[in-house]
Amino acid sequence: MTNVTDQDRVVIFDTTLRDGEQSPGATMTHDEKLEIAELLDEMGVDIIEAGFPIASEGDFKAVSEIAERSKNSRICGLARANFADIDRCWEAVKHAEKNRIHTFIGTSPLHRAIPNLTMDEMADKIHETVTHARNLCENVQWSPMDATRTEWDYLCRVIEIAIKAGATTINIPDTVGYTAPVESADLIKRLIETVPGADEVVFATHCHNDLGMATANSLAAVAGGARQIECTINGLGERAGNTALEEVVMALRTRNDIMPWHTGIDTTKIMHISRRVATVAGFPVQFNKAIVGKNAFAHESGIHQDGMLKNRENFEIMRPEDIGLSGTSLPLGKHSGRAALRDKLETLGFEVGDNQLKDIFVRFKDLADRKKEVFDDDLIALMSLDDDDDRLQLVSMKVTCGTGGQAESTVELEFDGKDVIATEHGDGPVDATFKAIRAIYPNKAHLQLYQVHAVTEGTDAQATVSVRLEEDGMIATGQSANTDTVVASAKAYIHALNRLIMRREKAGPGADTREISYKDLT
Ligand SMILES: CC(=O)SCCNC(=O)CCNC(=O)[C@H](O)C(C)(C)COP(=O)(O)OP(=O)(O)OC[C@H]1O[C@@H](n2cnc3c(N)ncnc32)[C@H](O)[C@@H]1OP(=O)(O)O
Ligand SMILES: CC(C)C(=O)C(=O)O
Repeated sequence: MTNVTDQDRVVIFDTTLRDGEQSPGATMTHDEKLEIAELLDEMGVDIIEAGFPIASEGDFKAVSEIAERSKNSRICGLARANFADIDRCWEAVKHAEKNRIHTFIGTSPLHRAIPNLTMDEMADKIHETVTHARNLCENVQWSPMDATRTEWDYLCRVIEIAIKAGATTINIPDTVGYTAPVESADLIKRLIETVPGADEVVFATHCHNDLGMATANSLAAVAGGARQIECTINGLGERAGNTALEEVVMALRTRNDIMPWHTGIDTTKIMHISRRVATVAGFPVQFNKAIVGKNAFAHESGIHQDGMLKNRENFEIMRPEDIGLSGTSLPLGKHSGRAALRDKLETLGFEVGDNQLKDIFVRFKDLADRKKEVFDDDLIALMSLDDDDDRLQLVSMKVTCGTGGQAESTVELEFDGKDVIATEHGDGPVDATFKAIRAIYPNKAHLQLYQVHAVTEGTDAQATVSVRLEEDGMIATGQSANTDTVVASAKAYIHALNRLIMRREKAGPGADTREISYKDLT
């Protein structure tokens, strides 16, 4: 038995390293299993099912080492209903201060046909193997695999045999994710009421998610009297997975008013372990996964963001800090509104008045229409583009480039309110564009630096381009950000030219005396 006696305490049995690892492709290395076991132990998991020791030499070693290192958790191994499996399991888990042998056999009509045993033959096997396990270890869990498709009378009969043979925990697996909440609660309740000796053992629930009901079925089983939930981090596991640890734990915590049971899990460690399991198993967590999905504490739409800024509880039933996140995220995108934009700009250090906000909001929406998400760096880039007073403005541009020939760029600029167009060719689209700008605004400024930097992620990233020009000892730097690198380059170049113009003007009246021959250029 676990040392938990509190009637409202639900024991968390984590099987990420056994059932979770059974997901095709989720195999973990020895060191990764050790790392995850350590994290589970630190998080307060009561029982860690560390593996299936007879399955391979590697699994045996991993379970043995996890057993040796475990500090608080009870370490359990899985074994089929035969002496060899059980002995091997004991050899591995015996190193732990607290250990458990978990032995199982499929009891439904379909599963009884696998080893081709009659009901009586199987009953005898259960008696022998549980007795054997109990002779080795004082803590034995027995599972009638596919319990939810096992005949009621037979299920009661074999559970009674297992209890009499010394099992301390009876686990009721919904092996193929077939049950539903009402049935799950009712099954456990009736078993506890019916099977002789049921009050001497802990009943456990082990659900799979084939119909998306694993969490609901597990919680219903607890309502029916189960006091151990078997689960995995991120719901990793066979087919559609097992019950997700983070979901049952946070559901019990959040709705303790209607589910008055508690666990010993330090929930602030959830996010870290979720990320580690996703990484080592190579199973990314879906964005909208409950509790640990990227979007679980993120709000993009303006009405929600406004509501969140007024009172977090408007749209959040849990605090992100409770699962180890630093806070809610209000990602900015095309659905965001002014409230979130102002809030984000303020956290980035920009104080904006109402009129300025109105203007920035237009540019922000324009950018958001072109990008999935507007990142902090995008906003910083946007804020540094306050270029209304510039004498040179980009009106439009068109670039043709590719293999087999020079790039061609047609640039239309507005200079002191007049539109001018030039087309130039060059060694690549940027060279052609800079030549076209120089054709419109002749200058002998020397290009000292041209630098492109992708400030955000993905193929729709904003490129920030920096251009440094030097003319007659005067240096001016221009910057621009755009999802199109050539447009960003043109704007950065124009930005630098505008600064040169401004400097010259500041240097003295009539300093910029160049003339533009509009006709020649259009
Ligand atoms: C629902 C669950 O998650 S159950 C756990 C499932 N997990 C795994 O299977 C992962 C680890 N498994 C393995 O590494 C291998 O299957 C091993 C080492 C256990 C067995 O390998 P093999 O000896 O080659 O057998 P194989 O996998 O082909 O077939 C399983 C055998 O176990 C028997 N068996 C299955 N479950 C049980 C059980 N609970 N008790 C006794 N025997 C069982 C089957 O009848 C079959 O026996 P047979 O070979 O006499 O027909
Ligand atoms: C071994 C048992 C508990 C199991 O994993 C299942 O039935 O899903």
